Amino acid sequence: MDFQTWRHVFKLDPAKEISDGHLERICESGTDAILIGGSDDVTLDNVLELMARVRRYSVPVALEVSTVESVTPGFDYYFIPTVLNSSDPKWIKGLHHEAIREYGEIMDWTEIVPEGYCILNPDCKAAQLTRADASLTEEDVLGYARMAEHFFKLPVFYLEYSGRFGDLELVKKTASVLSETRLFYGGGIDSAERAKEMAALSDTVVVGNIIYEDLNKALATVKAVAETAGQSL
Ligand SMILES: CC(C)=CCC/C(C)=C/CC/C(C)=C/CC/C(C)=C/CC/C(C)=C/CC/C(C)=C/CC/C(C)=C/COP(=O)(O)OP(=O)(O)O
Ligand SMILES: O=P(O)(O)OC[C@@H](O)CO
Ligand SMILES: [Mg+2]
Repeated sequence: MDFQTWRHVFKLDPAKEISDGHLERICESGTDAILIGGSDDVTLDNVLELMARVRRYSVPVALEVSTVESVTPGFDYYFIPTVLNSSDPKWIKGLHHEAIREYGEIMDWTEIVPEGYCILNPDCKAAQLTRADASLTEEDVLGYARMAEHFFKLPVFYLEYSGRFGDLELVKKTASVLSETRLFYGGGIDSAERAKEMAALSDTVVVGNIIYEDLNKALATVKAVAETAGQSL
């Protein structure tokens, strides 16, 4: 159940419809975990509804928090993004401070997984929402990765290309500067082949949008990742 062993994760968006049949196939696919999260229209109601539906299965389920209002008990983990390349401190530590002021006393810190996001697709919703500076050089990205591991001691560094397939060479170089911090890769994985390519370079691959576009292609990524050795395993 430990998130440090996860190699493949499906990200389900609470703002999107998914049938019971499709959800069953996703949850029973052999993926290591379900991450519930999205960048807009995430509400307490749609998070609760999706969590209850996913809880019918034994797969671990985590909430990736994007609004304080949608935080609810019942998840195995709470993944908390901090967008390292945001130009607005609200998305780096502002909302986090507000939430911890409010919930700090009752929080079970063993369930909290801070994620250092580096958003590299300037057109994705998360980049626009957080005013991320996505025009980064390789040195910039490696600097954020090292900062995540050695300065902030974050357990996860997340290279986020949401909606677009990323730069393999950059992912490889990023992996090479991380040892304790896990490298999550997400964005544009829409085939077994792409899943294999990124799984070979990162610790954990996150598959999102293709679930809603072509379920069979999404499911094929699970086996592809299971067959691929990771960079640090
Ligand atoms: C009561 C109880 C159970 C308490 C538990 C304690 C707890 C967990 C408290 C919360 C503590 C805390 C520190 C909360 C943080 C609050 C917060 C709102 C932080 C900001 C997070 C953030 C930076 C959000 C920005 C958006 C973002 C990066 C989202 C990540 C997910 C993502 C990129 C999804 C992709 O979105 P999608 O909609 O799919 O986009 P596409 O259209 O591109 O596909
Ligand atoms: O939706 P896709 O492009 O698969 O990206 C997955 C995830 O990184 C989104 O936060
Ligand atoms: Mg999405």
